Amino acid sequence: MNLFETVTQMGHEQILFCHGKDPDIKAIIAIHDTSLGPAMGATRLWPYASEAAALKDALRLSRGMTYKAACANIPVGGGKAVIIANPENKTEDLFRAYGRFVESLKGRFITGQDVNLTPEDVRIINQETQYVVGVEERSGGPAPVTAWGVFLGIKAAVEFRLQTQNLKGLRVAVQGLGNVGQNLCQHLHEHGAKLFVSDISTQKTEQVKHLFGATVVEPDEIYSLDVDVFSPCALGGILNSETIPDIKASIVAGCANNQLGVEVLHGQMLAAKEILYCPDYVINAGGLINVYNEMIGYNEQRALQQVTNIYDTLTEIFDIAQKQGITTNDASKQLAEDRILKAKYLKTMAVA
Ligand SMILES: NC(=O)C1=CN([C@@H]2O[C@H](COP(=O)(O)OP(=O)(O)OC[C@H]3O[C@@H](n4cnc5c(N)ncnc54)[C@H](O)[C@@H]3O)[C@@H](O)[C@H]2O)C=CC1
Ligand SMILES: O=C(O)C(=O)Cc1c[nH]c2ccccc12
Repeated sequence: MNLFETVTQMGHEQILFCHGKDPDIKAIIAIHDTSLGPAMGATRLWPYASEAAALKDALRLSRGMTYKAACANIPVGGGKAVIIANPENKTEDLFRAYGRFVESLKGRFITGQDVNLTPEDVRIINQETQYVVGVEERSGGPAPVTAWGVFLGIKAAVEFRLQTQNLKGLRVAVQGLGNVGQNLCQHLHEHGAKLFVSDISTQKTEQVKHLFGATVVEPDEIYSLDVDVFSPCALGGILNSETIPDIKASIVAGCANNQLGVEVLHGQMLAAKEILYCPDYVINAGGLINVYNEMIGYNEQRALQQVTNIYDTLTEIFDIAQKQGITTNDASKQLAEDRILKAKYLKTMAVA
């Protein structure tokens, strides 16, 4: 990868490579854009197969955060960090060292809990840096709010694509029953949807089968089910040339970040099959909305209103895509970039 060319093309401001011997730490903090405010993005820990894969993840996820904030009308920028490690090798020293790197950015980057980090891990990071949010979980943590936003997004997509407001009998396949996936299943179940679920943890699938009467399928069976909605709530990159030909759902709407394997190619493949794709960073903004509100002083009503806006924003994106004959992914990118340009312009006007 030609690093400077890539980051220039993607628009990143700064990449911090965090490394050290004692403790052994390899982490990448990617700051995409701070023109609207500090870069926000939770930290994930993953045993990446290569350093290039880790960098790619950090670059794409951080740009996604910028777009996420813009589409949600939250005045912050986008960033994301990845720690390259095996979850079995997590130590207090590792998180403390990582926390010191975050502190060194003096608030340009504000982080919290993502994949493979526990609230306890984040509390350790917080001992070395104040630039952490979502630790005290005054609002019950971001996952329930994210799930509510995804539920509203599914409603918007169902209304647009299937022309009904009634979710009764809607068949939904949920991939991944983690913090978000389980909360989403609860809302869908309460609204009469029929659930098909997969997770690599049988304990989780058994729980959801018992609680919400879900039909459990093997992880590789989840793509090809005869359902209305496919909801990816586990991993990124799952919409690709292998899976898309199998998808029978007419709507893809889930919380996972970076769902499209190759953004343009796989966005177009979905559109060609007339599958309505809800851009991941639009539909999963509930978590960011929640932590942002915690940061500025939690106001439940305001947070809920901002999450409710996900419904309207998605409907606007579906309309733009249909009218202009472009993919929903391109429509959301356009919306995000327009808003960022406008906000930057207003900022320069205010300074002048
Ligand atoms: N928690 C939040 O507020 C937000 C989460 N996200 C994204 O949503 C996704 C899920 O988040 P959480 O629920 O918090 O994570 P989590 O770690 O609680 O849940 C992920 C679940 O996926 C399962 N899984 C892993 N591989 C799988 C496979 N091959 N097939 C089926 N299931 C598999 C895991 O066993 C786990 O139960 C992540 O990609 C995260 O980045 C995005 C925005 C906000
Ligand atoms: O939507 C994402 O991918 C996020 O990283 C949201 C999020 C969850 N917890 C946080 C803590 C600090 C900054 C962002 C988040």
